[in-house]
Parts: sequence; structure tokens; C-alpha cells
Amino acid sequence: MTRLAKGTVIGLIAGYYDVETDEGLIRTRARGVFRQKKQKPAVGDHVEIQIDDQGTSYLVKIFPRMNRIGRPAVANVSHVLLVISAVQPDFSLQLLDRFLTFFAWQKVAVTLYLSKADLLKNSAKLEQIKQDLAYYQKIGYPVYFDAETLAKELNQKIGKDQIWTLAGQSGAGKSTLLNKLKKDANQETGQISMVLNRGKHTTRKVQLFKLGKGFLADTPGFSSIDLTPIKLDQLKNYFLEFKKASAHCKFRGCLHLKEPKCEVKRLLAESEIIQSRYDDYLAMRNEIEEGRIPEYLK
Ligand SMILES: Nc1nc2c(ncn2[C@@H]2O[C@H](COP(=O)(O)OP(=O)(O)OP(=O)(O)O)[C@@H](O)[C@H]2O)c(=O)[nH]1
Ligand SMILES: [Zn+2]
Repeated sequence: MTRLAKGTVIGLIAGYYDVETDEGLIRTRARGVFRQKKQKPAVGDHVEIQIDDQGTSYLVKIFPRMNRIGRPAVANVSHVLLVISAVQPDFSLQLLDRFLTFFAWQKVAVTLYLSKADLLKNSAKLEQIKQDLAYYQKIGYPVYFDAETLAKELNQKIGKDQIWTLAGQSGAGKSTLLNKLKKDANQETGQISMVLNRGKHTTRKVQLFKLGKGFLADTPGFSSIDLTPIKLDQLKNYFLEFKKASAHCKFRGCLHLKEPKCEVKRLLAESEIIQSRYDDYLAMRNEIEEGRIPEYLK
């Protein structure tokens, strides 16, 4: 006799999957059939497992995913915590726009966190960055300037069963923030970790840890992105303020290039849309047309 159980993969350790189910945490292996089909269950996947009388279990089914992003991959990511540094590496609007476009395309909501503001205390440079970020706040992205406030509010922000992950340029401060959030959540001695650490050779690879009413992926997140698979005529939809404005463009399907009576161009002329956003839109169009990441970004 075998029975089935449903759950979410919350950990991936040396070929084993830890699945959180109604009957508790079950460590299981994936059926060989996935390998034949070149499918690989990822942390965050909603899955079905088969359990026999001896308690041996197999992961037998992956339910359709919302998305699968990052390396190591996390599935069904609904929110990203995007870490951008004020310095080291230098703050870059261009890079910020690339990340935001990528996540809008992946249907992932983004919260911004500015790291290393302490290294620029009271400088004109920091004021400029804050002014830039105020624009992003205005178009709909929440922005945080200190880790304490972020940590406190994340507990409320992470909704039921939501999966969040970190992203940001290499060196931006993702691991530093992650460690802080984990410490605040008192995860290092958490119950799940103890169960999982029983085995001697279990090197943890990827794990979701509980935060708020959902999870945050315990991975460094990812730092490089490829925009070239985006469809050229869809790109405009991933600039939130362009999308909103486009309802008032004369032409449906306006690409905000040379079309007459374009609302995006009007707002740009009035500085309601910042020039760097529009320039980055054009640069990304080029990149998609060329089908490769430009040299200067490699
Ligand atoms: N002064 C200051 N230093 C920071 C801050 N956040 C991170 N750092 C430092 O910046 C360096 C890089 O931070 P990490 O957390 O390793 O960055 P990361 O984004 O995980 O980097 P990758 O693993 O390369 O992707 C480390 O030396 C940190 O101590 C901050 O808010 N202020
Ligand atoms: Zn337009």
C-alpha cells in the first residue's frame, strides 16, 4: 500500500529533498523519471510524494511553477529583496533598471534595500542616491535605507506561504543582510535546522527558512541577469510607470518611441519620468534586438 502527500520543498541537501507536509517534514528522493525528462525539483516547488508502508518515500510530481529563478534555483518566488549598494560597488541606476525589468518580466514583486549608506554618511552623493530612490518609491517599489527597519517590517510583509529571495550585484551585501535577518529571526538554532543536521554528511545546499508568514530563501541570491529572452514588444510593460502611462498614449500598443501623442514621451518632457529610465529602456531594446548582453555590462 502506498499513499500520497502534498507539500513544499523547503530544503535540498545532497540529492535529498526536504518536503514540508501536513504530517511534518519528510526527507525524500526524486524519482528517476525526472532525470529522464530533464526536470529537476527545486526548492520552493509544490510537489506530491508517495510513501509506502515502510515509510520509504519518493517525490513523484511537481505541480506547475509560477517561475524558477536564480542559481541555485528557487521556484515559485513571489518577491525579491533587491540589495543595492551605495558604494563598493558604486550605485548604478542602469543596473537597478536591469534588475527591476527582469523581475517584472518574471512576475516577481521587488522591495529595495540600500546597503552601505553608512560609508557615505551625510555626503552629497548619498543625497543624490536618496533622491533617485524616491523616484522608484513613487512608481511603486518600497525602499528601505536601514536593515533594522527592514528586518522589523519584513515580518509583517512576508505573507502566507510567500517565497522571497535575495538578489543584487556581487558584493552588494546580500549575505550580510541574510545573516542579519536570520539572526533576528533566531533561525540558527531553529527546530528545522536541528532535524536536518542529524546526518553527518549533510551539507546544506539550499533552504527556505521561515520568516513572517512565509519563507526567505537561504541562498546568496543571484547577481547577473540576461534580458535577451524578453520579447521586444513586451519590454515596455515591465517599466511600471510606462505601463501605467500607456493607457493615455494615442495608440494602443504604443512603444513610446516615435509615435505621436505618446504619454510616456510627454511625461519624460515634463521630467515626471526620469531620463535615465527612458535611456535604459532604449538600451534594453537594443540589447534584445542584438540578442546579447552588451560588452560594457559583462
Ligand atoms: N559598511 C558596510 N559594509 C557592508 C554592508 N553590507 C555589506 N558590507 C560589506 O560588503 C562586503 C560584501 O558583502 P556581502 O554580504 O558578502 O555581499 P554579497 O552581495 O553577498 O556578495 P556576493 O556573495 O559576491 O554576491 C563585505 O565585506 C561586507 O562586510 C553595509 O551595510 N555597510
Ligand atoms: Zn506611448
